[in-house]
Amino acid sequence: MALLLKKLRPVVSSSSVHDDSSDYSVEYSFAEEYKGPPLSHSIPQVHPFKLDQIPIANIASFRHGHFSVPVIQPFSKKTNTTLSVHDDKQQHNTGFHDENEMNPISTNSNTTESGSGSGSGSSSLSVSCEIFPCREEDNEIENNISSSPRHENRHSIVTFRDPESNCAIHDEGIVDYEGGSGSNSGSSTPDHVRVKPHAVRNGQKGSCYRCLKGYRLTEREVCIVCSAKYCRNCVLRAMGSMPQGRKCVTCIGYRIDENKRKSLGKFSRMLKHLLSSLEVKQIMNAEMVCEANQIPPEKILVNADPLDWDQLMLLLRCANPPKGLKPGCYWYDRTSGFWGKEGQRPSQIISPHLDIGGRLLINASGGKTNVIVNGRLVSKEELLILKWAGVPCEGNPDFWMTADGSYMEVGQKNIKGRIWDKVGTKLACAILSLPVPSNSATPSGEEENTNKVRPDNLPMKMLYKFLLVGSVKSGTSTIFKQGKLLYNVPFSESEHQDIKLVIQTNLFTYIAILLEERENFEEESLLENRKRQHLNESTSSAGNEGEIDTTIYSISSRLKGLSDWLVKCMVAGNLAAIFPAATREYAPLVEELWKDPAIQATYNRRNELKMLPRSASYFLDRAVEISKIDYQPSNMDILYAGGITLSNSLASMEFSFPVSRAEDSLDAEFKHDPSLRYQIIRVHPTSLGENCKWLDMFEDTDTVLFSVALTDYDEYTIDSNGVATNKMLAAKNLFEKIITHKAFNNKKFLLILTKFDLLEEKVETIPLTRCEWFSDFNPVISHNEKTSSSSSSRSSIVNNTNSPPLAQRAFQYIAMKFKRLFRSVTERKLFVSLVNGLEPDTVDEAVRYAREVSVWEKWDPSFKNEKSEITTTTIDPEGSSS
Ligand SMILES: Nc1nc2c(ncn2[C@@H]2O[C@H](COP(=O)(O)OP(=O)(O)OP(=O)(O)O)[C@@H](O)[C@H]2O)c(=O)[nH]1
Ligand SMILES: [Mg+2]
Repeated sequence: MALLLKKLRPVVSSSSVHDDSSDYSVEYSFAEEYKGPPLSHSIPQVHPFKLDQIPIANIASFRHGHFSVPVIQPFSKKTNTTLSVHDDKQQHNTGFHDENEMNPISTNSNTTESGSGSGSGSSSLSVSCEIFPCREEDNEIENNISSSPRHENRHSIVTFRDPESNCAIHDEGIVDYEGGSGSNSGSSTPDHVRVKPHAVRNGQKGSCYRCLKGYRLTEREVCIVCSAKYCRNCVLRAMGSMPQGRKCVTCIGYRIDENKRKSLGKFSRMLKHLLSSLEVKQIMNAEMVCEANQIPPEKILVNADPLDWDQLMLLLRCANPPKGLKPGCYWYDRTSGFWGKEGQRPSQIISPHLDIGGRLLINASGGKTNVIVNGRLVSKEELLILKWAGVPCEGNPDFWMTADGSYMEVGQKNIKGRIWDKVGTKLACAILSLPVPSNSATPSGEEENTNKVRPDNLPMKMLYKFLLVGSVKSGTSTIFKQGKLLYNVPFSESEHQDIKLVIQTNLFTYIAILLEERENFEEESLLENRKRQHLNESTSSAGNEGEIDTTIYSISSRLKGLSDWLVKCMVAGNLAAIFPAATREYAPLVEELWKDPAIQATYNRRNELKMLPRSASYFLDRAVEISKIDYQPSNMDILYAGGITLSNSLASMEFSFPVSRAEDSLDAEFKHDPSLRYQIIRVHPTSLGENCKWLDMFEDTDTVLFSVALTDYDEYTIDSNGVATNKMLAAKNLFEKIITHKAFNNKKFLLILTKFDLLEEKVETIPLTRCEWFSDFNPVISHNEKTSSSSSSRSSIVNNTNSPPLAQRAFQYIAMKFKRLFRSVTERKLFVSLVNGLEPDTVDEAVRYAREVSVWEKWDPSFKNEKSEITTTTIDPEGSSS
């Protein structure tokens, strides 16, 4: 296993520093000797800890295409076709014997739907079948099944045998779904919807419930009622034409196992192979909308009143029904349409004015604020939004708010405003996980298509939230934009316009920086000239006046006028106000200036120009093109442009990871769930307020992505008091504030170290010790390190020794410094990842790593204490060799 881990670990994040329980080592996952593109692009993204749980033999078997299956006759043809399956010796007839098999309702269902019994609530145990098709899990409830079919934990009165299958079916008639009272659920439930216990299999663990063949890794389809699992050969015979979705013929008309509700409508690979896409679609639609598969209405309490069947239908069939509705207690504000779980803040805005449930209670959502909206005390997150939207919340205000967000004080007639009118309210809601009105909601609250069940009434996807924050110019907006391009999240029209404006304005910022520096260089050169002349005069009488007054940094008087004006604007800080209105007019001048030998001479000293980004020449080369009205920034332009918006405040994007081809060969259980959604909220440090007081707004973040530019160690920033602070120390201060903030004391942290490509150049000439925090960096090569070759980054530096290049050692050292800082305030681990340049795929590893980090505990709670087994390069805390 150790070997396996060694091989797999880099797959997860080929450029990530893994945590270690020791303060004295920094582990990283560059593959040894690796010099190619990021590993994660050539090797499947496999979760190491999930693989860790699979017996090695199993890994080998699915690697060798264990699941390959023979072609099976399409469903619609209904022909009697005998197909042989490679590993079976007995009969393998996958066709249908007669027409009755295709018409389950007319035959089998009637013969098995009688009898009565009492349930004892095994539904909570039926956890093994969430993924279709599935494998047995180790803790499956059937793990003590003997060879004869039997029914666990239930006392059945009548036992039927499904004529087509070998599993015993125990009909229990109409019982309380969760095994509670055992009584009829009342007049509200359609009386033909009944409950059925889990089927019990006769065969060995993992075998098909019908033919008893197969084992743990056999691909199977699961009945959503009784959890019987059928192999590829038996599934169509056992389930027939599936008029209510994936149910055994004998389970038609029965309620589904509530644990499988989130799988409704999600078809499996097996069905996809066996049936045409139209058939699969029809079956999945039937599965979602048929009456028998709906939630038992009495299991849904709205404002403390259980629903009846008609109310449930009203709720599900309204224009904006609650998403992913499950049995439970909810509150509902009829006036505004706000909807949430009892005691919790609102989760959705559904259609208003539905005649369902009881009276809304004042403490329905557990709000502990002083503000009442429609008779309910709002939560503190809602209060933040109200304040954001400009609603006066002082004292103990009592508001009425309608579905379109219009509000007025109780007892008054005048509408004071509409909360959704304020720009940014919806984004702020997204950040605080509060709902926003659905686009399909009609402002008047009128219902549309009331007779139509919405096909998207599917469970809400799970959302993981990343908060992306970092010190100034640490690369957060670049990461954000890289993420957008990488995961195909389109830029909105206004983002496009903002970025275009940023690019056009930046042109002038860059030229202004160059002009200012040109002036400095010119003065410097003139001074030298004068010194030289003075020297010459004292040694000889010969002199040349002309040479004294001009240098390579001098420009013509015509350009000088523009130059002075631009520099003045920049110093006054109002460049953004003047441009881009003047962009087109001045673009040719900018171009002329850029081509001027004096500016080029200045640019040649770009290493001394701290304020000038590397991307400046990329844009200045195309000044005229960029300044045109119809200029459309390309993806690279978008990436190279610093910033996202001019206001530089908040930005948010939501995405799913694309299903990677490399994962195709893996069984569903081991793939990342493509239905999981992720949100990156990027916030600029200056928007966090004094002492990061606005961090509270982000308390439902799952993982904090903290970005630090590796090149910051010798750079300075001027704070609000005019004091120059080393940028690395500023990053350290911000990091400390965030990790010690009360809203984040149980969060996962991923440190993203950016600009590694620039560090490679810089660290060769400017020592890391420039930053006082790094004064103990002493890159002496240890004996151990000499023997471990670890040059694996995409570094262009050729390393003559076997030790890692200096930049890599600096990166590890910086990572370690942050890890130690983190460790000094918390027991938790700080994960570290590296970003190496502007290409979108350079951030892919970091974001995928963030995904791994965010779900790790889900897979393996013991991970916290696990020690990484990857080859490491160790640097001791003093920076000397170990
Ligand atoms: N070469 C290189 N440049 C980078 C990298 N990451 C960011 N940059 C550049 O660094 C500059 C600052 O990056 P941004 O993404 O704007 O940083 P930020 O944290 O959003 O900055 P502010 O919002 O202005 O504080 C931009 O010019 C980027 O193009 C990187 O990994 N390599
Ligand atoms: Mg930043």
